[in-house]
Amino acid sequence: MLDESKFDVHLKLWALRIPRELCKSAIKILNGYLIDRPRIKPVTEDPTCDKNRYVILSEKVQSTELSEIPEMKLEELKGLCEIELVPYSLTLGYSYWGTDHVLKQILPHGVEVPSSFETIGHVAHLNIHDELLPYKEVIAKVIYDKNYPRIKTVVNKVGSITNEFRVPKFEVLKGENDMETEVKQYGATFKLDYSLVYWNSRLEHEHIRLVSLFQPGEIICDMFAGIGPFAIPAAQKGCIVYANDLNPDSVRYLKINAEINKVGDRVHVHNLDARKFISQLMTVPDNECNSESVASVLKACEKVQVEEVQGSVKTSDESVEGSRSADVSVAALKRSSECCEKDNGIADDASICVAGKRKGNSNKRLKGSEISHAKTWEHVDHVIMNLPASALHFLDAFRGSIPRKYWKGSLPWIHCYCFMRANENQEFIISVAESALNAKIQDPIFHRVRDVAPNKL
Ligand SMILES: C[S@@+](CC[C@H](N)C(=O)[O-])C[C@H]1O[C@@H](n2cnc3c(N)ncnc32)[C@H](O)[C@@H]1O
Repeated sequence: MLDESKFDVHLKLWALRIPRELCKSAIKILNGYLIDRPRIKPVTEDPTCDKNRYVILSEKVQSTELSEIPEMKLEELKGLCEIELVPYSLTLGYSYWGTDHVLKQILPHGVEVPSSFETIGHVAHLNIHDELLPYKEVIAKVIYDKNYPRIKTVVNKVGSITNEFRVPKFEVLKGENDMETEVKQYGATFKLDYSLVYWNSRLEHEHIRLVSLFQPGEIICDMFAGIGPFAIPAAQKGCIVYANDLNPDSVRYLKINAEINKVGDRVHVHNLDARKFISQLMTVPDNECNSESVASVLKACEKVQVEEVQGSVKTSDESVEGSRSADVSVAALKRSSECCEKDNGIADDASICVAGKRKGNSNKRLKGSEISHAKTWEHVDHVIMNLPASALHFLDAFRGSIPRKYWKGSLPWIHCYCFMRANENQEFIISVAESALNAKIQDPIFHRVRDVAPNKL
């Protein structure tokens, strides 16, 4: 239990009783000698008469002669009205003090006060260090009291993240046991249940940065989309987005968020393992294959299905929506591609390449508002892979996946997030990526996102 009265500080002050209409002038004269505390106004009601106000003097004014105030100011004040001094007591209680002040008094001397926290809608997320765990309830109460109603739930992360959905375990320390909330980022609204899905508010800048590289009408493929912080703004920009996540709860919120943000027609949601997702998007649908009479094309399709998909193409679920439907309406216009133009078949492992610096992109794309589906086996502009712990290894999803016979334009940019430890360098990262791809990466570009730990980027 927190004894709130322990934080009371009683101040014995002096105030001047001043006619209401003269208060402004009096304050000007007494500038520098008035109470100066955050959130405390120097003018207050006179409890005995509503024609007057109390002008509260600073704590440094202690004598009844007001000798701390320069003579000149007192003379000026006397010219304004009669000086009438009254004792004034002020109690600064628990509700007055800020989180830092209160916690410093409760916690052992010298420990770092956990007064800052991550905010996810109405949820405050704390990471309380081991030595402060005995104080976790009282810390949560203070944070709750000081931030209510903006904060309605205070949670602490328990243990480290081990599950593949990257969702931490939380204990609710104070407030409602309800972690479904709403977050706004760059004009988009995201609904999510913080206990069920991945969310990191600190990635906002990176989400904006990446989406700023996309052009309206481009085809974006988000392999680890979460609840849509890349997918939704990309669609808002006019891109056609294929967004996938393995976590069914993320997918549920992704769909809700696409609707809330009015881009439901441009975000095609999938709930698959990321490798299957890529293989589905790259698989040429039967009706496309049949329209070609050349036997080699049929052979090529078979090869994709057998070698790359290993049965997943036949899985019928929501994920096929759009990407392989018969009414696909728009194909990307043909662009030059060093890798694809040489060969008419399916890219093999050794010859696949990842787009590095894009060399000219002069093709005109249709505006996003005009289209909502794309033939992803013919063209994708950008792939996003934000699963830093293992995205590099997931690059093997691209081995031999591009159907060269059908592909139009340059290969996709793959934006692959990863961690880099102090003993690693960019060459090492590239070597891991290249061995997953079994291919050379041309002109890779590195972008540093943030430090996640002292020795880890
Ligand atoms: C680090 S989060 C990124 C989410 C989102 N892109 C963002 O920036 O907030 C990684 C996401 O990958 C999903 N995930 C993990 N393994 C996966 C897999 N094998 N296939 C597809 N999604 C996976 C998780 O459920 C999680 O939502």
